Amino acid sequence: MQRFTLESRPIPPGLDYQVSDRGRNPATIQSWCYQCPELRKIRYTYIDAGASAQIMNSVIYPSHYYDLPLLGIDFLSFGQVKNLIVMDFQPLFQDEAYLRKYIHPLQTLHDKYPDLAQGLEMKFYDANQYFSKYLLFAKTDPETVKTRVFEAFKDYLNLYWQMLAQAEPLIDQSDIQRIVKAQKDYDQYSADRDPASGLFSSYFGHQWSERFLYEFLFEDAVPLAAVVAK
Ligand SMILES: C=CC1=C(C)/C(=C/c2[nH]c(/C=C3N=C(/C=C4\NC(=O)C(C)=C4C=C)C(C)=C\3CCC(=O)O)c(CCC(=O)O)c2C)NC1=O
Repeated sequence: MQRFTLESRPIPPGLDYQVSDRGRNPATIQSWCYQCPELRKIRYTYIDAGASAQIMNSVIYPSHYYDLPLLGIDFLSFGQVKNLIVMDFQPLFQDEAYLRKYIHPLQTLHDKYPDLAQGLEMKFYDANQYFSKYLLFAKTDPETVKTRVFEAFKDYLNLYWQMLAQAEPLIDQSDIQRIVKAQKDYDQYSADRDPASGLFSSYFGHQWSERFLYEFLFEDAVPLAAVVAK
């Protein structure tokens, strides 16, 4: 808010806040969404299921006239014992020139946090698509979250702001359309594979979960059922 002129970006009715009493602990899910000229969608979601789950998930989508990676954050804590942290500059493309420009600068930060770059295997996603080789991906403990993860979070965020400040806006319509498509493909890929879909369903029901995924989190994706119907 200090850095950008943020405007609220509407969240569809009923998706900004929901309460569940299905689980062991009552759970709430709350989301916030903003936009500004440089960043077309800044969303974050907090799931508070008391001692059973504490989750913070966020994606920043730059405007379509920047080819910058998306900033992706997923911090999950289940009953204090399972703490999973993921943070990355999520590349829209995987060609050499793109990686050199937008991913290579992450290396120094990645190397600063070897304890958070554990090279864990991905089960839901393909590590070579929309992830960089300098992502932070770790299973850790609450103390490390308060100290190292918080430091790393600030470092990654600052580098992202620097990159954005240096970015040159695209001018050609065809270049811009390529970014529109790449961000849309990211939404489709992510919505189809999101490992949280089961968790949302179990707390808030299948119908709400589908709406949350396809109308808010990844709103440029089309539900599989709709694709099949076409
Ligand atoms: C509110 C939305 C939302 C939530 C709550 C969410 C949760 C979520 N993310 C997960 C894993 C994960 N999450 C990510 C990464 C990301 N995930 C992201 O949404 C983003 C932006 C990144 C990018 C940094 C990765 C890499 C894993 C491990 C998945 C795997 O093993 O393939 C898991 C599985 C945890 C487990 O192993 O038990 C859940 C439940 N995902 C969501 O989209």
